[in-house]
Amino acid sequence: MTSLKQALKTHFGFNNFRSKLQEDVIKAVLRGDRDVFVCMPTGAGKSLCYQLPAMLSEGITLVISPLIALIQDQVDHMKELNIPACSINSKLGVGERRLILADLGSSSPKLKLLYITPEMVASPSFQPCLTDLCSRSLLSYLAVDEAHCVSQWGHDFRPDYLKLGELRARLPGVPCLALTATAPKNVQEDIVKSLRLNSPLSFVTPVFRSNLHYDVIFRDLLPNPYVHLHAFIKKALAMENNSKGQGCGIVYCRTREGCETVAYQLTKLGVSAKPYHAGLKAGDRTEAQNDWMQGKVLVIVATISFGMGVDKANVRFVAHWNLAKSLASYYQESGRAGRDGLPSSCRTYYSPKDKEQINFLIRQEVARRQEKRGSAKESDKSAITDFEAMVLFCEQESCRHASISKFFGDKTPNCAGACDFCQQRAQRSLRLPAGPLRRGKKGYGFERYDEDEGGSGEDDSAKRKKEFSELFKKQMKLRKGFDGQSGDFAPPDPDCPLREADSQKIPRLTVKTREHCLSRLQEALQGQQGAGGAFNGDGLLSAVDIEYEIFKKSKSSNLYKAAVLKQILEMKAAPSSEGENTREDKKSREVEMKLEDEPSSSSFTYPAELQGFTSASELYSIKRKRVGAGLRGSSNPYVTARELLKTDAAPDKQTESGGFIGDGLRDPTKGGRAVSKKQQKLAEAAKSSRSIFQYFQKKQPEETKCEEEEERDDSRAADSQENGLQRRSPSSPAPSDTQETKTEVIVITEDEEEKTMTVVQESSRQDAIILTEKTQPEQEANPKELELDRESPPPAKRSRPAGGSRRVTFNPTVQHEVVQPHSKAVKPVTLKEAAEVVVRYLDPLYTQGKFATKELFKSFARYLSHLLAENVGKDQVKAEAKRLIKTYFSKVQRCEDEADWALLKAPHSRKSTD
Ligand SMILES: Nc1ncnc2c1ncn2[C@@H]1O[C@H](COP(=O)(O)OP(=O)(O)OP(=O)(O)O)[C@@H](O)[C@H]1O
Ligand SMILES: [Zn+2]
Repeated sequence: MTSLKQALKTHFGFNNFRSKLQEDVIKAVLRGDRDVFVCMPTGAGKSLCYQLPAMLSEGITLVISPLIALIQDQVDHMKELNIPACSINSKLGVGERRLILADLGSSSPKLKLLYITPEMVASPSFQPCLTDLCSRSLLSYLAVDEAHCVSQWGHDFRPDYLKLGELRARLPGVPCLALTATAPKNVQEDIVKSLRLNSPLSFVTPVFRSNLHYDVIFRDLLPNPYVHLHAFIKKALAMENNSKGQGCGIVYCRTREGCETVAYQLTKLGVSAKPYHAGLKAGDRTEAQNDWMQGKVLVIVATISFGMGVDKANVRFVAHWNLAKSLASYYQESGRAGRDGLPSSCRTYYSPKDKEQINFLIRQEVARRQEKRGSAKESDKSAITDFEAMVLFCEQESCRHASISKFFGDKTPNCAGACDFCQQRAQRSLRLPAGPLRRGKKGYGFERYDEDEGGSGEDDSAKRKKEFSELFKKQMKLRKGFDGQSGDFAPPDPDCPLREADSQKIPRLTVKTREHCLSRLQEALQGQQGAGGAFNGDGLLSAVDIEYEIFKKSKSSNLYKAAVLKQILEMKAAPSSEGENTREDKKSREVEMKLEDEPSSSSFTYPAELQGFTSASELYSIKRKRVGAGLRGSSNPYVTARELLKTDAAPDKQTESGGFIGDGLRDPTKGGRAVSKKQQKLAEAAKSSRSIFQYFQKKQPEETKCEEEEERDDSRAADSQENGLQRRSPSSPAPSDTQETKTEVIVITEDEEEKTMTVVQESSRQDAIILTEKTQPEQEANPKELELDRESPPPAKRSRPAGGSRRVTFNPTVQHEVVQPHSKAVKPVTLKEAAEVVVRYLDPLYTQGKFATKELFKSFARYLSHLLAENVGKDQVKAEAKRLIKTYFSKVQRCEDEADWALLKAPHSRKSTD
C-alpha cells in the first residue's frame, strides 16, 4: 500500500480512492506548486481533496464554505474521525472562540482544518488572526468549497465570495483549491478569475451520473398528483407489495405551504414524511432532519434550504414538486440522490403554472437588481437563461441527461435509458420491457461516459439489455398505470370513445393518456355548459372532437399533453354567457382588454409567452404578437375550443383596430376601446386605498433567493408588518368573486423594455390563493402556489362557488381541517375579503403589542381568515371576526403561541345563524 493510501485508511478509514480523479486531485494538491480547480459531481468526494492533504501537511488548511450549517456538518464529521477541525463563526460561544484563537496563536497549532464563512474571513475581528497565521507561514492551503458562489453567472451567487479574491491575493504562497459540483464553462472561467487562481490545474469531470434516472411528469394532467407521487415513492423505495423498502428520499417544494401539504398528503397515503423549511422552529427542523437521517422518516419534504451538505448515501429518489429555479440548481438538488452509486430516481413534476410564476419572479428579481445598481449587466441574464434551460429540460423531447450535459458544456453522454425519453426510445427499438436504471460501471455512477458522441440510449449491446434490471421492470409496469408513458401500446377497449383510438401516430402516447385527457376536456366543457357557456350539444361528442383535433395536430406526446392542457385552461378562462357573468367577471375582462391595449381574439388565450409551453429559446423574444384580423395569431399553434367546435355562438365583433373581441370580452359600455395601462393602474390604486394588498406588496423583490441566504442575514428576515401575510405580483389585482384571477406580468423584452400584461386565469381555488405567507419571499414565490396544495384536483367547473372544500395548512402543529363547501344559500366570503376584515381588526391589537411576534400576528391573521372564509358568509364575516378576536383576547392576554389558537373556535356556521 502506498503511503497516500495508508494515510487515506488511517485518517478516513477508506481503502481506496473513490476514483482515479480523486486520487489525482489529491496528489496535485499535495504537490503544492499550482492552484487547483475541481469540478466534480455532487457526492464524488470533493471534500477529501482538501481534507487528506490538510492532514498530510504542516500547518492549517483554511476552508471557506458558504453556510454555517454546512460547516457544522463537516466539522462534526471531522471530529468523529478524530481530525482536529473547527470553525470560527458568529454562533460560536465566547469560551470556544477563545480556545480556538489560543490554539491558532500557539507556536504549533493542533488544528488541521479551520472552516470559515466568507463573511467571517473578511470581518475585521478575524483579521489579526489571519495576519498572524500568514506571517508565521502557518497556512498550508486555502480551500474554497462551493466555489460557484463566487460567480455572478452561477445559480447561487454570494457577493461575499467576491471578497475571496482579495484574500487570495493576501496569501501568495498558499496554494488555493477551488471546488464545485455545478459550474458551466462561463462559471468556471469566472471562478478562476475572481479567485485570482494562478494558472490552475483543472480537474473537471463530466456531470453525467449514470445511476440517476431522470424523468418529467406533467403534473396538471394527473388525476391525483399526490397519489402519483406516492406511487413513485413506493416504487423508488421498493415498498411495493407491502415490503419494508429501502432507502429514503427528498421531495423539494418551492413554498413552505407546499412542504406542509405534500408531507401531510404522503403521510396520509401511508409514507412517513416530514416537512422541512425555514418557517419551522429550529428544533423542529433539526428533528425532521435527524429523523430522516436516521431513517425514522422516509421522506423529507423540503424547500431548497435543505440538502446542502447533507451527505446521505441511500437517497433513492429526489422529486421536485415544483420546478427548480435553474438547471444548475436542479442538477445539484437532484444529485443528492444515489450518492452510494445505486440506481436512484430524479423526477420533476412539471407544471406550466410553476414556469409562469418562477419566470415572473426571476425577471422581477433581475429588474430589481438592475434598478438597485442603476445599470444592466450581462450576468443578469444568466438567471433567466439558466431557468430557460430548466424549462427546456422539462419540455423538450430529448434525453434529459443530454440536456444537463449540454448545459454544463459536456459531450452528450451515453444515457442508455437512464431517462424517460431514452427509455421509451429504447423500448420501442428494442421492444424490451422498460427499466433502464443501471449501476455505474464502477459502482458509483461518476465514471466517464463512453466517448460516443450522440450515443444517447442507442446502445443496443446485449450487455446493456441485461442491465435493465428486474426491479425497474417491475417498477415501470406499476408506473404505466399512472402516467401512461411507458410500455407497449395497449389497444383501446371496444367502447373507447376516442376517435382513431388505436392510432399510434404519436409515439409513446397511450390510449389511457388520451382517455384521461378526454375526460379532463369533457369536465372543462361541462363546466362551461354549466355556466351557460358557449358550448352547445353533447359534451362528450364535443370533447371527443377537440381531443381528436389536438391529437391530429400534435407531433409528440408532450406537445399533445401541452395542447390539451392549454385547451383546458382556455376553456376555463373562456367567457360564459352575459347572464352568468357577475359584475366583477365583466370588470376583469374589461381590465384585461384595457391592459392588453390590443384587440383580443374571441376567447381568451394566454399570450404565447406566458403559456407553459413556450419553448425556452423563445423567451427572449417575448414581445406580444399582434393578432391578425379576426384570426388567431399565427404564432399560436393551438385553436380554441370554440373554433374547433364552430358553435353557433354569436359571431365575434371586429374592433376598430381590426381585431376581434369575443362576447365575454366586449365592454358593453365602452365598445371595447382600450384605456392605457397607466390609467388602469391609477384606477386600481385609487380603488384599493386601504386594501389588504398594501400589506402584501412591499418588499417584493427578493423572491427568488434561497432560504439559506435569508438565514444568513437575519436583518432581512425581520421584514415589516406590512409585508406580512402575503404578496402578490406587484400589480396583480385582487381576485374577484368570480373564478378568474388576473396576474399582471412584467415581461422584459429583448430591448429590456418592460411590458405589462394581464393574464386572466381560471382559478376556482382563488380563496386558497390569497393568503400565502410572505415573510421569506423566496420560497413563497407566488401566492398562486397554494393552488397546488389542494386535496384533490379541482373540478373543471366554472360554476363552482369560490370558497369550496379545501384544506389549508399552516403548521404541522395545527390541526388540518377539511371543511364542507359553503351552502348555496349564503353568499360566500372570499379569503381576500375575510383577510381584509381580519387585518383591519387585528392591526390595532398588533400595534398594542398583543402579539408576541410579527410572525404570530401574521399566522394568526391567516388562520383566522381561513377559518372565516370557510365557515361564514359575506354578511357575517365582520361580526364573526370581531366576536372571535374578542373572545380570544378575553381568554388570552397576549398571543404567545400557536397552541393558543385552539381557543379560536370555529365561527358560527353560516347555516346555523341564517
Ligand atoms: N475514497 C472514498 N471512498 C469511499 N467513500 C468516500 C471516499 N471519498 C469520499 N467518500 C465519501 O463520499 C461521500 C461524498 O463525499 P463529499 O461529501 O466530499 O462529496 P462532495 O463531492 O463534496 O459532494 P457535494 O458536492 O454534495 O458537496 C462522503 O460520504 C464521503 O465520506
Ligand atoms: Zn436519456
